Amino acid sequence: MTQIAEVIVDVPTMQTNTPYSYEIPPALVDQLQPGMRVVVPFGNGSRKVQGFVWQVKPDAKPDPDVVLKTIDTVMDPAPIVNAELMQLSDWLAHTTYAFTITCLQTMLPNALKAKYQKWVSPTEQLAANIRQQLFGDQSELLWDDSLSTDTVKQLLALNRQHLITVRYEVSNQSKVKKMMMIKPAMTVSELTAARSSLRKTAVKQATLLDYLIDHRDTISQPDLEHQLKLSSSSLKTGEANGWLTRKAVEVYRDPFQTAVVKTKPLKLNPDQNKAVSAICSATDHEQSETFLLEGVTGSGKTEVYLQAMANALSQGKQALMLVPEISLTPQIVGRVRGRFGKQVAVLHSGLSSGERFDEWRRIQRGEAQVVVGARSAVFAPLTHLGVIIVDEEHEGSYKQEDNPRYHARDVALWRGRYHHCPVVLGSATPSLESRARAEKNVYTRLLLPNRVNHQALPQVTIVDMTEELRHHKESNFSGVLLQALQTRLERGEQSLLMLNRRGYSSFVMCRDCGFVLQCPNCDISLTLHMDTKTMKCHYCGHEEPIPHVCPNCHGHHIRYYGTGTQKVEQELTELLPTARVIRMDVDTTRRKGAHERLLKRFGDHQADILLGTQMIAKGLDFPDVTLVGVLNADTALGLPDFRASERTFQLLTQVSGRAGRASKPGQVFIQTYNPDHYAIQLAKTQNYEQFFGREMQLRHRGNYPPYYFAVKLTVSDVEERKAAEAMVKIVRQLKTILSPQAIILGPTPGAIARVNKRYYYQLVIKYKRESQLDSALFKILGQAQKQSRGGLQIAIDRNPMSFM
Ligand SMILES: Nc1ncnc2c1ncn2[C@@H]1O[C@H](COP(=O)(O)OP(=O)(O)OP(=O)(O)O)[C@@H](O)[C@H]1O
Ligand SMILES: [Zn+2]
Ligand SMILES: [Zn+2]
Repeated sequence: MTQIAEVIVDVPTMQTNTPYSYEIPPALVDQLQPGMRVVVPFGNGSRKVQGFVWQVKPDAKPDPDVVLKTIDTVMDPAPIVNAELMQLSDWLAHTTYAFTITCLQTMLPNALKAKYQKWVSPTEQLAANIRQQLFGDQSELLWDDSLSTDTVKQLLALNRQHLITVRYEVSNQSKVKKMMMIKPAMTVSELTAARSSLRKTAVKQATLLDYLIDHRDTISQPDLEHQLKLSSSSLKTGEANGWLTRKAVEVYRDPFQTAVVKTKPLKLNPDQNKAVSAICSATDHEQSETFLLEGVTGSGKTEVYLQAMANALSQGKQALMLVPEISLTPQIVGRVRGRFGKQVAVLHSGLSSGERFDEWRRIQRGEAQVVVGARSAVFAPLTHLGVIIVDEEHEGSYKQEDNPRYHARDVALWRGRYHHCPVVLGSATPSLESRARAEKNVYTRLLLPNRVNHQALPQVTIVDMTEELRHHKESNFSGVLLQALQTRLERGEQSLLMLNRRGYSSFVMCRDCGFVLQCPNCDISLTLHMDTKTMKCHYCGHEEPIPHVCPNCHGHHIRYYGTGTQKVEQELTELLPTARVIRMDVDTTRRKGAHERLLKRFGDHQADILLGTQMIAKGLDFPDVTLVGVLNADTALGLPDFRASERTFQLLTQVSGRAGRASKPGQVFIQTYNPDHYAIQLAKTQNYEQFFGREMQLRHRGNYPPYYFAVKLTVSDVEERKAAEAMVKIVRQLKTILSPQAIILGPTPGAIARVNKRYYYQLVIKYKRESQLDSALFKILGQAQKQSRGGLQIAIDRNPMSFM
């Protein structure tokens, strides 16, 4: 009887969703379980790849004509992907047109992703001098980035002549952090005896013995070294003399840089109470109900989340809370930790790979009952979920833009069904999709119509900038906004200023000939970065010095265009010299923890004005902020995107909501060149319901989501002709299976036709019901795989965030 394992293998160029069968070697019989990683041979030759055991067949009757390969080794003592997540990966692969292996890897922390090492060794036939030159005395050579191009060239040639052999090795990246712990190994009297027999000059040893006599507890080696100012050699001597023992213990890296204050549940107001009861009841009755918690800014949604989570914990269950790009909202994390303390694990991109791995292991071992994190935290291996929260559910960052192109909200809903627990989607400005589902009673709507403090929503003034320009000189600040800032300075209150950077960037133009510096690899202009004094491409990373002479006409009238945050900051300090300003943008928050430090400084009143990009629009809760200014409301409105109005409305409502959250009333100024646009007008009253009604009409008229589903298909190639041809073929293929109700937009060149030397063509299909679409798209994907060696790439995006 043979045991067979079905394995999902990790072979990037030949992906398939079908597992391969492998024979289980005698040593591993009855040991392997689904969800363990294994190393298996693949293809001809000595290639070794990583795979996930998908299924174990204990008494398979293999086809006698097929010779099965045998599993090499197992990489994990226990499954690292549990049954739920295996099932989820299968569902993800099918709904996002991705490969199961990609889905499995997306769920795991980076530290667990396979890394392959290539080793070369000489054959008997290799000439001795070349062998000496390449390998020296070593029998193998690691083939990695450190080799010179010449060496690589030489190795490739030798490989073609079969003079060397290449071996692939799978290396495990996960590093468990260990720390040496020190403990006295003798009684006090023994140590005292040792102390008295020391030579006078042995000062360090005396210090160590004195410590061991007084302290009988375990202490970490770094702490002890620091405390006694000793080196590790002194401690080793102590160990050799039998005074102490040293033992390496596994420790977790602590990702938290600051301590938090413990908080108690607040007394809920009636609306909050109603919401909490509804969610708790679903948790208690194990119902997989979806709630849309629609609460105006400052209405206390977070407190609702916290109490619903506490209820799940009290039942021995766990809670998962998703927040958009968590590094951007340290305040929220602080609140969750303040309530639940050490039970909280945090997962986000700001953590080092080691920290992330440790947090993940704490969750997997059942040591953390609450998980807070950004998009990918939705895959946290919690096993007894009692409630799932998706905060700011309308946020675009929940959608992953690479394979697998999943939306964390959809994954959350899947897990809610699996665990029979409620999912709470919270927002002041829900996505149209979610709000429409609530309208149809697919989701249960919970309302928090008022601010907690019974303050009115802040008073919003729309400032027409074309009018401003007519009366004043060109400036980023209108007269009324400047006056309001001045008043805040006098009163000792704080202000937020937001510069909307979407759809626009700072660039360099020649005033004589109009030349704009372009990226050599992409069809896009380079962006000016003052901090590094360079021009950068935001798509491919290309970087070059700022030109002082026009590369086209050699003129000297180069001008910087666009109002970057740095330029605004400069103008601000000229206009209000006494104001203390903190600038928050990609440049000032690049360093780890910088975000948190800047916000803390602002919270501690070390500044009067927080000037920033979109990253200051959400989630901030500072009681002394009474003024919010939006410098340019409409940069995103001009984008040819069906979500442009929705995004603008959401952003303006969110940022307005930062003002007047405590006892003092708030005031907002929105500067715009489109004062009559409905998204701006409705943001003035922050009337979400009215915006929803209006926008739904437009979506209905234009056959846009949520009335239609959409799939975006993108094809790219280094040769423009090939990309275009492939697209034409795909369109022809799709037309044969689509019903007349389906609408095809395109194909068109991508919004940026060329990125990183590749040409893009895209196509959007809008549809209501197309039974054959999925299988047709999978077929297209499969065909593209076969052509991928030629350079063709294809991406399929279901429910794309934009059509651009
Ligand atoms: N029941 C309550 N009693 C007293 N204070 C409360 C209560 N609920 C919430 N708060 C306080 O009100 C403030 C606003 O609440 P919170 O930040 O949760 O609002 P929110 O709805 O999440 O807002 P936003 O969507 O604008 O981020 C917080 O400082 C919070 O501590
Ligand atoms: Zn580029
Ligand atoms: Zn010029």
